[in-house]
Amino acid sequence: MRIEISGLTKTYRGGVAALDGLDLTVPTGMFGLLGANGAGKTTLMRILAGLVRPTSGQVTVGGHDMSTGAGRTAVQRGLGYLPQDLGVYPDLTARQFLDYVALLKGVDDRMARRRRVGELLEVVALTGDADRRLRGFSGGMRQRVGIAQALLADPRLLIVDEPTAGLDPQERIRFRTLLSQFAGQRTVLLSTHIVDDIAQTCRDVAVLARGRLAFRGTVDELTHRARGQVWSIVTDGPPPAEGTVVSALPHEGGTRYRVVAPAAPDPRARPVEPALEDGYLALTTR
Ligand SMILES: Nc1ncnc2c1ncn2[C@@H]1O[C@H](COP(=O)(O)OP(=O)(O)OP(=O)(O)O)[C@@H](O)[C@H]1O
Repeated sequence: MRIEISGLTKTYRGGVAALDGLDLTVPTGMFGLLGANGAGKTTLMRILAGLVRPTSGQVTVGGHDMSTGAGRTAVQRGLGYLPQDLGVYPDLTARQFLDYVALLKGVDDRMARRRRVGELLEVVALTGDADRRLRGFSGGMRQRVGIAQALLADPRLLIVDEPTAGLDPQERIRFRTLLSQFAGQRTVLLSTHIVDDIAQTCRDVAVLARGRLAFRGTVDELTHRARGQVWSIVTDGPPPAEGTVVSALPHEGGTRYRVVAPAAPDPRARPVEPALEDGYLALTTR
């Protein structure tokens, strides 16, 4: 399901321009969305989900025009959305919660609901915990319930907003693998601050900055933005004054700094191969 966005602007009451003339095309498959706090990612996702109306500009999702009621309804029928702050009912079990969401989504037939909920619990590996109350679930288990509710209607477009924040490494890997497996011929729009989640799952990525498109291309192309700009320096003195320090590891004789800077920040600096995070920093901290 292809998404076409042109000249998209959203100005909130009070004058904040969350999106400012955004042009972007999102193809089928996994697509990563990066950007600093306040860059406009959540606003974009809420517009695509039909929850927020733009101030101006055009959006079509799978050929449906989001400015019309009929278009929004058609998109919402094939949409799964996992927002940043999905509220769950702590006194319900996972199975009861999913059954309730399925009912809200119009799955009236009780047997059909039971079957679908059972399948989804299996997909997110929660069958063994299905009849426990959600209040006792870990953050990762809750996120898996969240993805299960987003997948209920077998969506052609899945929008997930910062899904892995607060998850332990194993849960994070399990979660992002689940998204990749699901993607196939569908579109999965993944917004996150965890650059590695995008490096591990997406071919295509966009970076938003102050409501505009700062980058659109492949993960490799964004990584290459930092080519010749990533340096390693071992020193027992302070970190280099120039550039952005990406990491500081204890090392024999001092600390090993990894720095993104347009030129060698120190005569002892050695160039190293960039990673996606370096490319993102090179792009956004110019
Ligand atoms: N309902 C609202 N009313 C007024 N301003 C808003 C509203 N929602 C968002 N904003 C503002 O719009 C801008 C973009 O916010 P948005 O939540 O879309 O960014 P984001 O990239 O998702 O940020 P984060 O990474 O922190 O979630 C911010 O300046 C934010 O304060």
